[in-house]
Amino acid sequence: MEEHQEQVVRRKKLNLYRLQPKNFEGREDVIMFTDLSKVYSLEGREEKVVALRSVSLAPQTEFYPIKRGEFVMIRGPSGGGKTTLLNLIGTIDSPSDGELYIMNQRIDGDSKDEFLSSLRLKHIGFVFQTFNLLATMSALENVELPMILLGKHNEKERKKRAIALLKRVGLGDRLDHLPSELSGGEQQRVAIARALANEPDILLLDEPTGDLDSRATVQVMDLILNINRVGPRGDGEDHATTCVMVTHNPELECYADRILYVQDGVFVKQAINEVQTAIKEDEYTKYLHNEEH
Ligand SMILES: Nc1ncnc2c1ncn2[C@@H]1O[C@H](COP(=O)(O)OP(=O)(O)OP(=O)(O)O)[C@@H](O)[C@H]1O
Repeated sequence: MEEHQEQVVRRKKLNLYRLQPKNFEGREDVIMFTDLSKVYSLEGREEKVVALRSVSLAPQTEFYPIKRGEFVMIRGPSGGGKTTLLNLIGTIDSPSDGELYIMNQRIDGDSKDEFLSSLRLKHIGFVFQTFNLLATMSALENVELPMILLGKHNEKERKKRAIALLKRVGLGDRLDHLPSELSGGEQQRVAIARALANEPDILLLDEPTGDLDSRATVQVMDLILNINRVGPRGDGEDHATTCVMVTHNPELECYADRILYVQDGVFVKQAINEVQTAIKEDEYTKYLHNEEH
């Protein structure tokens, strides 16, 4: 079946609801790169792995830069280079070649660690499949941590902001719980609140629903969608958070504005959704039970 047709069938089955179209006109580019490559050397061996081969998201080309407030998904087969690309955008790994602009700041293989860690702390939030919360800290303390690292707020202000964020993700009654005292979906929502602690411009998500059941998947996706559209505090389009998410789950493509397909280290195609749509929780659970995948 043609991909477009597949999407239409999926949309009907899932009873998706459509959101208001976005207008990206006049919005600035927040992520852009040219000829980005990543080659991994293997410990004690001469052979190398080429994970990304000169990929670009550049103005006036088919694969254009990521705009403020855009929700981009990265999809493609295992080993294709998705996580490598996300890690380069997040500056937690450095490119072997090429250059990258995050919020207009230039990054290449020679960028200094100090500059990169400050850029991350101010502009980028990360969410991983495995939550990565600190086990001995409460939900509240986990969310406060990035604020302590940034050093912008005093203790009272940090607490106030962390409580507001945990309320925002629906966990106002779980502040003192340790990660082990929370469900998977709740832990992921704490991880999202933590990623938002310093109000980043960009939220990077690597398989955020990979370890969640269908109910928690829809809840977490709805939360991410809301942050993408109206920002960490939920106060409007002006604070829309740019999201870049890696996923294996084709059903979640409807949440994105654009989907980039990465295979063998290159972009093989992209799809653009005219409007973002969301999945209804009950319909999704029913769909997964009734369909063979
Ligand atoms: N630290 C590393 N050292 C050596 N090779 C690596 C390293 N990390 C990734 N690779 C290789 O780079 C290629 C791309 O890996 P990457 O994790 O980006 O793929 P992916 O598309 O995210 O895959 P998956 O969907 O399975 O998570 C793979 O061939 C992988 O084996």
